[in-house]
Amino acid sequence: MPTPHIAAEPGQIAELVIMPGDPVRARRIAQQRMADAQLVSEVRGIGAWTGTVDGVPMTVMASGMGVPSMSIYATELYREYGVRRIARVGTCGGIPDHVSVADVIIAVSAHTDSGIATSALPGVTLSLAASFDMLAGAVAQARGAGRRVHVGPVFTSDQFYHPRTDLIPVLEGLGTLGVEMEAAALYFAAAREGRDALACLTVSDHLRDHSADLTSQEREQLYEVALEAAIAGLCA
Ligand SMILES: O=P(O)(O)O[C@H]1O[C@H](CO)[C@@H](O)[C@H]1O
Ligand SMILES: O=c1cc[nH]c(=O)[nH]1
Repeated sequence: MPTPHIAAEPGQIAELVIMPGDPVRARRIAQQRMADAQLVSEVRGIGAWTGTVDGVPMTVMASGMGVPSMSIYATELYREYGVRRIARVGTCGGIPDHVSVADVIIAVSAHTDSGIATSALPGVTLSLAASFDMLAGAVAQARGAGRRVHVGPVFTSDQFYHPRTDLIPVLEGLGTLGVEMEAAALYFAAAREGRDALACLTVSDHLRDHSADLTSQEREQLYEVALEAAIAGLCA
């Protein structure tokens, strides 16, 4: 049955979902990487297209920005549409020097300042982690194709313009590779619903040196390495 946020009928969403944050990126992926893509929902301007990728049925749909938006879409997809796996194809800010703009980070886990890590079980901070099979499939595809990918934790921030600039050096010291705004919400929804999730992120800017940051148009278009890793993770 359609939800408050997704108008697709039952059966119109595939079990495997590619999920960028940006609705423009979602449309481009549907147009360029899917065969027979059909628009199945457009509530709030969030298009969802279902078709096939290399013969495998998939849906591509944006999450919007931030934990609340990702939480709504991921929960409804897993719970109401029987989605089995969601792969986020996002962008992030790079943190350590060895991560460069246009590199890809495959997020093993997501630290977060969002309440989702602590509110489900008071007194316990949850580990929000990718699904192993998806992670292994994505990393194997990317490395097998000779792609430069980093594999490790990211920070899912509730704020793009974070006032706590002291957080980043501490997170870097803990091995955190990038900052973005949805992976932890996706990993939490997958854990709660007993399904699978992964985030593959293109580095769109570097927190220490903004001289090579991508433009907004480049952020819409530079996703091929992350997308192919995500597709391999969905199919693993
Ligand atoms: O490019 P997307 O996938 O939206 O990801 C990143 O970009 C947005 C902020 O500019 C946040 O959603 C952040 O997670
Ligand atoms: O959330 C994000 C996304 C890209 N770059 C950042 O610095 N933060």
